[in-house]
Amino acid sequence: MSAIESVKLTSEDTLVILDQTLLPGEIVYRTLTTQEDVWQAIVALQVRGAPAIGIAAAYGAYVELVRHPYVTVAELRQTFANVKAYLLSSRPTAVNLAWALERLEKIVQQPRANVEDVLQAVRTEAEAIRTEDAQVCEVIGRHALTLLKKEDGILTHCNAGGIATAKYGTALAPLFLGNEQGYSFRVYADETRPLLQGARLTAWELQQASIDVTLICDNMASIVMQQGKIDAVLVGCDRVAANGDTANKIGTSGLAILANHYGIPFYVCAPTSTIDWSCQTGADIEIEERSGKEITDSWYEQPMAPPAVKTYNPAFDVTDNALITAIITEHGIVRPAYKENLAEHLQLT
Ligand SMILES: CSC[C@@H](O)[C@@H](O)C(=O)COP(=O)(O)O
Repeated sequence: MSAIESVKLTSEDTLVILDQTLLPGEIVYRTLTTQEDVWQAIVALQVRGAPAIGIAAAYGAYVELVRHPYVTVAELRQTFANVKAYLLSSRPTAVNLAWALERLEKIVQQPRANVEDVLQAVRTEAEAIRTEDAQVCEVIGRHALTLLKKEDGILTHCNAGGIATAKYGTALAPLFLGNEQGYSFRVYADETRPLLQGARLTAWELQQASIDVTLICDNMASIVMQQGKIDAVLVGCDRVAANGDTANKIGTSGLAILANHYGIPFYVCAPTSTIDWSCQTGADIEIEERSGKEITDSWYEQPMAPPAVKTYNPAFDVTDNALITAIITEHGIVRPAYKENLAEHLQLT
């Protein structure tokens, strides 16, 4: 798989991100030094994918915290509260954002002798979030690989690859790991309108890893399934409710309905950091709505739609748990009934 890192913290306490909006044409890294820089990069999808957003937010909070002078730990805690609220407002659906900032908040609240000790502990925690994510993704990949056969045709949507995480990705992790073990998957990548994460990022990442990838438009998913080209659908997720309902990139629920129709297994790869126990069902998950310009103005020089046409641009949809064959976490493979089995899987009951 590509050795490219999507998010890293430098020794000068700045955040460096790979600008994913310029891929696959250009590999450009951007240095972010303030919370405003980080907020803007997340909103613009320069850094994207639920786990990578969480890592960027954790590093971003640290980068902002170290910029300020503090006399007391209480002052630092107040600054952290402001930074947390601000970064949380960048994107609403990926729960990893809140999850990462809440991990830092616990560290900030712990009793420590002085400001320097708190800052050092925050840095260590932010680094741990990134290191753990790489480990978690690799384990998800190993579990998911047990569900696949050597020459399977796989359909995937959006980008749940290495650059959407610290390393390996979630839905693409079994493909990278299988490839290293001599599997010869045939992967179909949905282009993923309107922002083309499938075409620009997934097709690129798989090509870099020499995995057989075929790019299709989103509306071609039915025909490739009907023609018997697909043995499994693998997707990532931005938030999983306690009952297994799953929010992922817009178009995912349609794929799940198609997969169900054609009797094809539909797998969700979900680090436990994307499970949100406070959402009982998918109806509790906030769905980000983005500018209609992404639909009307993104890709061609000439207008893609008539002027002032009304648009509706939800960035995610929720797949009903009844359509999900299994959810794969770093702890293993969970099958329905998700309400009971997810909690038991994570030993919460
Ligand atoms: C491992 S990434 C999982 C999800 O975050 C991914 O599938 C997805 O939908 C990303 O959406 P994006 O809007 O590009 O951040």
